[in-house]
Amino acid sequence: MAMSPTMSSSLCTFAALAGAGGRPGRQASQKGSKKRAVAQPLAAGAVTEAPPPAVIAPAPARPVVSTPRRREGNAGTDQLVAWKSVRQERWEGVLEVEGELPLWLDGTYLRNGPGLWDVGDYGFRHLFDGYATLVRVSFRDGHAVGAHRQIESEAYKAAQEHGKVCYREFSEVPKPDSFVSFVGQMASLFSGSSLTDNANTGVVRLGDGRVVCLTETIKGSIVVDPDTLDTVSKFEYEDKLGGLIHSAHPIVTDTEFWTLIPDLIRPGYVVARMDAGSNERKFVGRVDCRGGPAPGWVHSFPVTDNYVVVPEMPLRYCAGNLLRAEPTPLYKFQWHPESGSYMHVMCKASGKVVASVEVPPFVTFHYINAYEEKDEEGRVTAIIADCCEHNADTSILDKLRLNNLRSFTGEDVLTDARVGRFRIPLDGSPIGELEAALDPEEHGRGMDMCSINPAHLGKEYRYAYACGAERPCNFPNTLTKIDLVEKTAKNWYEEGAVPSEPYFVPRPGAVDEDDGVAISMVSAKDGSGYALVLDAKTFEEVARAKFPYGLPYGLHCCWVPRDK
Ligand SMILES: CC(=O)/C=C/C=C(C)/C=C/C1=C(C)CCCC1(C)C
Ligand SMILES: CC(/C=C/C=O)=C\C=C\C=O
Ligand SMILES: [Fe+2]
Repeated sequence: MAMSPTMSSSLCTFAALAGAGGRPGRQASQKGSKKRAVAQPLAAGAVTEAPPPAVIAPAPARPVVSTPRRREGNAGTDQLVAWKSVRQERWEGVLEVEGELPLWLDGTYLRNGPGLWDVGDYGFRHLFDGYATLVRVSFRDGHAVGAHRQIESEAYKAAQEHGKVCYREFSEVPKPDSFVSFVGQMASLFSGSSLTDNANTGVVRLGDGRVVCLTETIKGSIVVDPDTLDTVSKFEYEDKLGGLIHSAHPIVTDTEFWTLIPDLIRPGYVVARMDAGSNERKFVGRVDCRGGPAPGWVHSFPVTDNYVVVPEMPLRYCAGNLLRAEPTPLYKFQWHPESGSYMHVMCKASGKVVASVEVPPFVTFHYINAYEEKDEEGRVTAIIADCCEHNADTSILDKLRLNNLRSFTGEDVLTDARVGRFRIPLDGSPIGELEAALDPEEHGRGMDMCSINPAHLGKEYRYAYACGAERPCNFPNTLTKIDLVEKTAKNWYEEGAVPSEPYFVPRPGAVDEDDGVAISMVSAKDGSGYALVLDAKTFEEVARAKFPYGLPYGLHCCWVPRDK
């Protein structure tokens, strides 16, 4: 049978996106893009030393966020600052503090996220498309210094230089200006060189102190300086594992880094581990998919002390959709409820799959935590894995289109979500359970962007911090502290505000699981922005550190303690 262009290019894409587990990686970097002049770096460390520094960059006279010009729908000036692009490439200065910052809070809170959704006159469609904006708040002696800066990925620099999208983003693809460039693009898709390195999703502090920004493309792993927010270098994985995409959320501790690399040719996942201080991922084991034409999307995954949980969600990668110029309703993915939903458990030490169970259909971006359930003799009977679960409804992806986020009419359009708790038996039973861990009404049926006390990673835990909902709303608009033992939630809400992931920072020497603070960056209704510090025990506000301008929404965070 003659192969149609679509078929052959689909196969190419499969080939390019697979390669996990053997072949050397092909992480070609874009050649030939002229370097754009960017602002000079600020003095390293200057803003984090005591006494609190003077303002290094004056607060801009005009707002540093701006309303996009050409947009679908009603993107008017009344739209929330959360969904407006940050226009000034960088800013840094002392923040006005309202309330009392704890004196023990000594270090830097860093948040990453897609803060720039415009290139020239063109406005992006989806929240996940935006170019990465880092926000920093450094705390010391009750004072706070803030800063933001664009990450200088190849994708960002090329867009600035050429005034157009030059790499394949979450939903945007470069528009070919001729048939020849179309053919060239197909070839670059094969090599992976056209995929974005726009590291706009997470930021992690590795055990050796390096700070790395991440997205779902492997080449989009970028080392940054947490003081200056300088883009330092690409994080190059020096191994032969290959693959072009990975989970955006590795599990990172002081000693190691765990990641999942989906394999689209032979549907499955490679589990890999990297020691702190190393750039070499080591193959631990492989999980073969049980259903569907391709692996399920793995934005994140959980671990316990001894096991890695590999989820196989029916929202699966789709090679055909990867090739399309225009986004499909589910972007690069496809919903395959008929393929089944599975949870696999791999032993960290042996790489062996010790359980593989079918579970009810689910949709999740973020796992919260997992732990081992034990019987009276201390034998592990099951794995409990919690996630922010969107009631198996894929329409959450569409809700995150900028046009939807910018056009809140007062109608309650945010789809319901819950803390989904999986129970994965280890006794060979073929079926696992999935239930809500608490009544979703406790957190307004909104649930995403979670953190926990890192001392409880992979262990039994009681508290999770997340974004919930005060309805009506079109996006999670509260901060919520979930008590998984009492099955209750405490909520923080300010009318019209869009808070981002509440990041838990433990108090040094703390014993109680919730002894610390939860820090969130809030884009407020009046167009301002501030870092909100909540006492994690009471979930009451202790202080806010105000930026002199509004901040766009952001995704994930990390904490860099001063003495490390
Ligand atoms: C911000 C966020 O949560 C997710 C971002 C996801 C991205 C940027 C995904 C990008 C991808 C490509 C550019 C091509 C390959 C598929 C996929 C991983 C979806
Ligand atoms: C912001 C978000 C979901 C909100 C819905 O309730 C998901 C972000 C995913 C990427 O990190
Ligand atoms: Fe995420």
